[in-house]
Amino acid sequence: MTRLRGLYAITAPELTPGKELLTACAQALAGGARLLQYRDKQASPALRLARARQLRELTHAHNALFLINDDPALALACQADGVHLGQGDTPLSEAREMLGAEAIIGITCHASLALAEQAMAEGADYVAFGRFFHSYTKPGAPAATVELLQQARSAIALPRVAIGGVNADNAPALINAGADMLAVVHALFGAQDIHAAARQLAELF
Ligand SMILES: Cc1ncc(COP(=O)(O)OP(=O)(O)O)c(N)n1
Ligand SMILES: Cc1ncsc1CCOP(=O)(O)O
Ligand SMILES: [Mg+2]
Repeated sequence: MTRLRGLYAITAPELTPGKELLTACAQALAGGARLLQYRDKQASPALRLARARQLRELTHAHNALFLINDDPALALACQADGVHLGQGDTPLSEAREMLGAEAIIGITCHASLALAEQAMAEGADYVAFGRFFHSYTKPGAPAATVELLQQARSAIALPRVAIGGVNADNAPALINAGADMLAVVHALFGAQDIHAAARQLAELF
């Protein structure tokens, strides 16, 4: 079974305040998330390192992949499996040099096949398109269409992530259009029952 497939949970510490972050992530992983990304735009560097180390242990216990958003140095420090980079983040080549050939590096491509082709040529391990729907987490992210995902299926020979407003109702259309992973924040960590929400999304794969 390929490693880069399934539910990709992305943290939102503001939705799970204080020490509940670890519990919330444990519920998402127990519900079937195969990848977890630590995304935290607010905590101090020291708190981010402490949280990343805890989440690293937790993902090991669930045999899930662990990626860090934005920050290859933090990924290195906590021995994450990789990093997710946006177009304005550290260049892929620099992150690859820091983390090595085995690291998983994912790249945001918004709604652009050209960006995905570039990421592929530069050695990315997956590409991410979106946002596909209204996103509570990042409402201003550039919009992508399901048709783009269908085009990417034949044009981009890398695992493809769909992100942005993904929930259990709209997820099947994204999987049918060629999404290998569904990256979810609000429909997961904003749910009353995180475990049930994760299971519902994970069972679609
Ligand atoms: C899986 C995945 N896809 C896209 C993003 C967005 O990354 P980026 O464009 O760098 O935006 P921020 O997340 O940093 O606000 C992501 N984090 N993960
Ligand atoms: C980080 C990011 N990039 C594009 S949309 C998005 C947020 C996804 O969160 P949600 O699942 O709550 O829409
Ligand atoms: Mg980023």
